[in-house]
Amino acid sequence: MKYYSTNRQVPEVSYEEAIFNGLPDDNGLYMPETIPTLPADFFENIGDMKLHDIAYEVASRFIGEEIPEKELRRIVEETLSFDLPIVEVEKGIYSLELYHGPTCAFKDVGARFLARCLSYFSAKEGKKSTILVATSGDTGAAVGSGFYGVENIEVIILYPKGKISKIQEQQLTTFGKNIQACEVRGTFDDCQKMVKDAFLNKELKEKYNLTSANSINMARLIPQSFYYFWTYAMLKDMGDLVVSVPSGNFGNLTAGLLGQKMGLPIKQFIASTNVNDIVPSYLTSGQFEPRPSTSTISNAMDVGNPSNFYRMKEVFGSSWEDMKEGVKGYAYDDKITAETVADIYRKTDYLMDPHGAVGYLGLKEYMKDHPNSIGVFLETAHPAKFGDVVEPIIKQEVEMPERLAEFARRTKVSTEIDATQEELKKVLETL
Ligand SMILES: N[C@@H](CCOP(=O)(O)O)C(=O)O
Repeated sequence: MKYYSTNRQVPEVSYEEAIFNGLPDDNGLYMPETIPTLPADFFENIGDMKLHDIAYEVASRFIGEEIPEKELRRIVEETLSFDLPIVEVEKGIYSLELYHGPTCAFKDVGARFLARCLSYFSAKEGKKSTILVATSGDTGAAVGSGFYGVENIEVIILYPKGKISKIQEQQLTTFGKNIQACEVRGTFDDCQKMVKDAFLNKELKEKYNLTSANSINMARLIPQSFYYFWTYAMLKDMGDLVVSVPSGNFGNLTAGLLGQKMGLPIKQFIASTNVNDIVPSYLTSGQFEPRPSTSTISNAMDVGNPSNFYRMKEVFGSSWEDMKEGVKGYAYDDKITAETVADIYRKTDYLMDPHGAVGYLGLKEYMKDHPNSIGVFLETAHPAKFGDVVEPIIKQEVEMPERLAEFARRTKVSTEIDATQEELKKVLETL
């Protein structure tokens, strides 16, 4: 499989090159030259398959011979070393809980897969790399955890000062060893721009062998499609599936769309956002208008310039009409999000985090006109990651899993910097 840049100004590359480059030199995003399809009998038998076998079949279509079968099976098994439960919240409405990994967010799946693919190639070639990653809350911890102690790899996490939850900050600032955190005076979009600008600076990129662990990296994106196949395997006999994806940088939704292009029978995708509604607005108006992000209680989705929009465009052949058919978009403010967390908890005893609640709202809105569908929303993070927001809403303490509580007991270490390349260079010089 070769990967091309969405800006089409640079040659196609292999999977290995795509994941080490992170971002193509023409500032596009890598996409597979063709989206592979899976045979009909795969979907007929999927209900009897194990999660690891489903994931291997999907991954191998994107990676081909570059990672031998035995190694790729190991990578998939180590990546998915936790459950992905699907819980019925109300009749016909399911929560796909993606927070049972080490850092309690869906990002664990992508970050663990990426870390293992990079280590596989690094070990083979003795390559040293520096990962730059921007986070609005969840990616940072997952990447820190995925790469902690990995030989030949240094990680620098950039996060917006004062704009992530207390426990998220504890997670990503307390790893130590090869993981460094920088608290940026700015927004997530500033952090993301700093990372992208560093990749486009040839001198810096070569000096430090920079790569990315955000969903701009194909190896973050591919594994995020595994759980859509898993959902279909679990619910395929129930009816037409519609899936609502709480969205910020749109990597998760793009991974679902790739799965659908591979043949996965998901009837409808829904992009649910908070007030940072750049993509839902595009779906209504046809105008893509990034703008500075606004802080919300679903902070991991506080993204004003969603990276994966250009991949979504590729999936739909740049047709706005096709994208607005293929993706329905809805946006919600904090008030309705908080009310929904409280309401659903009261009625069903099911506690959603604010991101899951945004996904639930989008799903319910779509299902008003499609009542016979089977609805799934992604629960992207454990509610305890947002205890400071959720506890006042439900007027109750949220039980914290021990793996989160452990982070809370550690001492924060971070370097505060301005949102400039100069400041980032100074941090790189300390490596
Ligand atoms: N929501 C993210 C923002 C970065 O998104 P990514 O999927 O591109 O890594 C976060 O929690 O950091």
